[in-house]
Amino acid sequence: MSYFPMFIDIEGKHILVVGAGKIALRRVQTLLQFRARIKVIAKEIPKEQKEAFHLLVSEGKIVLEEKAFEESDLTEAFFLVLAATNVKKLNHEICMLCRKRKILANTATDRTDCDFYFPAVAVQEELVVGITGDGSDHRKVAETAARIRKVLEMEHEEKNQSRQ
Ligand SMILES: C[C@@]1(CC(=O)O)C2=NC(=C\c3[nH]c(c(CCC(=O)O)c3CC(=O)O)Cc3[nH]c(c(CC(=O)O)c3CCC(=O)O)/C=C3\N/C(=C\2)[C@@H](CCC(=O)O)[C@]3(C)CC(=O)O)/[C@H]1CCC(=O)O
Ligand SMILES: NC(=O)c1ccc[n+]([C@@H]2O[C@H](COP(=O)([O-])OP(=O)(O)OC[C@H]3O[C@@H](n4cnc5c(N)ncnc54)[C@H](O)[C@@H]3O)[C@@H](O)[C@H]2O)c1
Repeated sequence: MSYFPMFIDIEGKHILVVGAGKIALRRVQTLLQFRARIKVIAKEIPKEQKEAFHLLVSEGKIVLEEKAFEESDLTEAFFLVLAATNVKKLNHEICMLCRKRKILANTATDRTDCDFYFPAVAVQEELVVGITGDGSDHRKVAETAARIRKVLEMEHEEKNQSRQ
């Protein structure tokens, strides 16, 4: 079943991301383009993502707490929560806790637990494209997004060249 694509204002809104691996980093980088206020809580930062996360902290773009997630981390302040740990059961529990608090939640490990899907995003000037499928073929979504980014990039370059 496909979900309705809702384009929503997250500027200045507090978003919690639990986990600091490859998936969390990809999502933080996407969300920052839309000026959200992001807190990341992770037991540890995998070495591949350390430099990128530390740079975001030093630039003041995110707040990072290196610790295991606890229920008390979920305050009313959060508009959205993304559970992106590699522990499916924990991600599920986070989604359940959010539901009790009426906070919209997403998990990277079980589509049936998500209140919303995280889309593949392409941004070019005033255009924003968000893509999801029905959850059954993530690779197809990633490949389609890559093609759309190429088209937008080509059109952007053509426009720049015709101006010169
Ligand atoms: C669009 C994108 C956004 C992003 O992540 O930024 C995204 N997945 C992407 C890629 C991708 N995901 C996976 C692979 C590995 C190959 C494969 O398994 O096929 C690849 C390929 C890759 O990484 O190239 C594995 C995977 N994904 C989910 C599960 C759990 C499950 O299905 O239950 C598992 C199994 C995990 C496991 O095995 O443990 C679940 C979800 N992934 C979603 C989004 C949501 C709706 C997706 C839809 O509409 O289909 C949804 C439902 C929930 C959510 O996470 O929001 C991003 C492309 C970004 C881009 O290219 O810009
Ligand atoms: N939805 C998607 O697009 C997609 C794509 C590929 C994989 N996945 C799934 O997403 C999961 C995460 O992938 P990854 O590559 O980012 O994983 P990863 O192993 O690189 O990172 C996992 C992170 O979770 C943190 N974590 C673990 N337990 C924690 C706890 N108790 N409290 C706080 N943080 C905790 C770890 O410290 C680490 O920072 C994978 O298990 C995989 O199944 C999803």
